[in-house]
Amino acid sequence: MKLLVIGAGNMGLTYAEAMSKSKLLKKRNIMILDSSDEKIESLNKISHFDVFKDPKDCVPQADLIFLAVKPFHADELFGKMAPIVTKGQIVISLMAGVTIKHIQDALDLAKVVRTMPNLPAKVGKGLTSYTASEEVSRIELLTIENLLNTTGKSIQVKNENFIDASTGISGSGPAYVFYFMQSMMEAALQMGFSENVSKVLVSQTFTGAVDLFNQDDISPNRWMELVASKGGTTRAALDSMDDNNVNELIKEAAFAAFNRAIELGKDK
Ligand SMILES: NC(=O)C1=CN([C@@H]2O[C@H](COP(=O)(O)OP(=O)(O)OC[C@H]3O[C@@H](n4cnc5c(N)ncnc54)[C@H](OP(=O)(O)O)[C@@H]3O)[C@@H](O)[C@H]2O)C=CC1
Ligand SMILES: O=C(O)[C@@H]1CCC=N1
Repeated sequence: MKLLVIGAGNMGLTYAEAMSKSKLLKKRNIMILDSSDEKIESLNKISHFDVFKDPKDCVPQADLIFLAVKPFHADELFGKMAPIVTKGQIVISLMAGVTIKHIQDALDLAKVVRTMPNLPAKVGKGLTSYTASEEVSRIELLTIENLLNTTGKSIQVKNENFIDASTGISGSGPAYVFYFMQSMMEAALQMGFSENVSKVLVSQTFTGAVDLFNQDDISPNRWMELVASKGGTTRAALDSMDDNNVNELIKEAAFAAFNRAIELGKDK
């Protein structure tokens, strides 16, 4: 099985690196295509992948084609791919918004898997949601799921609406967590801690809270109660968040990402 990743950016390289460790693939069976000379030059120096600039040199050889370019580059890319793809090839899109139907129409191909990955894939803790066109067989989907799992966990969702929804939760979600971390870092610095100590305070707090959340079947609300003593410090903080409607604002933000994913798909 030969695999091609198009777009050697954040996501493309992360997935290529992770999938290269899969038992399903032999060495040198991952090709990478990118349009930037700079990236190709540096990848040729440091990576063990076969790197290409011209789609004609790699697209026809691939069984699975991962699309990891930005959504606004999709149509330009499809224009180059359409004349050289063949019916049996499976396209796996990592792009936000771009719909299965749009990819099928643009490439005149039936087998398309649409995914929504997230950045923690870089450290093997990613979450990829995916759904596929009915032409992708169960066996093919199992192979793809195995490859996606090299970056962390994957979940199959019912339809593309849930891909857009998971974009609002897990796809964009790491940025919400970083937002929260940034605010806590700023507060720690204002309280007089050094940058290094602030980072340890914030990092260990997040790691510990996530580990607790994963350990037991206890809701975040219940965990909040376990931290907050009556009339104590945590209650003061949580009341301040409630007074400022932070809960609603976070949900609103998640829906903004969900809606933006739908919007991106409207012309795609
Ligand atoms: N970053 C994230 O956390 C997440 C990203 N995604 C999705 O992943 C996709 C990739 O995002 P990300 O990795 O951040 O983007 P990057 O910009 O880091 O990477 C995209 C790469 O594709 C290259 N490229 C552009 N056009 C072409 C082309 N026609 N042929 C070959 N290569 C091309 C770009 O080159 P150049 O720089 O020269 O344009 C760049 O190297 C997006 O569609 C995004 O929606 C999904 C979930 C999370
Ligand atoms: O911001 C974006 O559009 C992409 C999709 C999810 C995360 N990053």
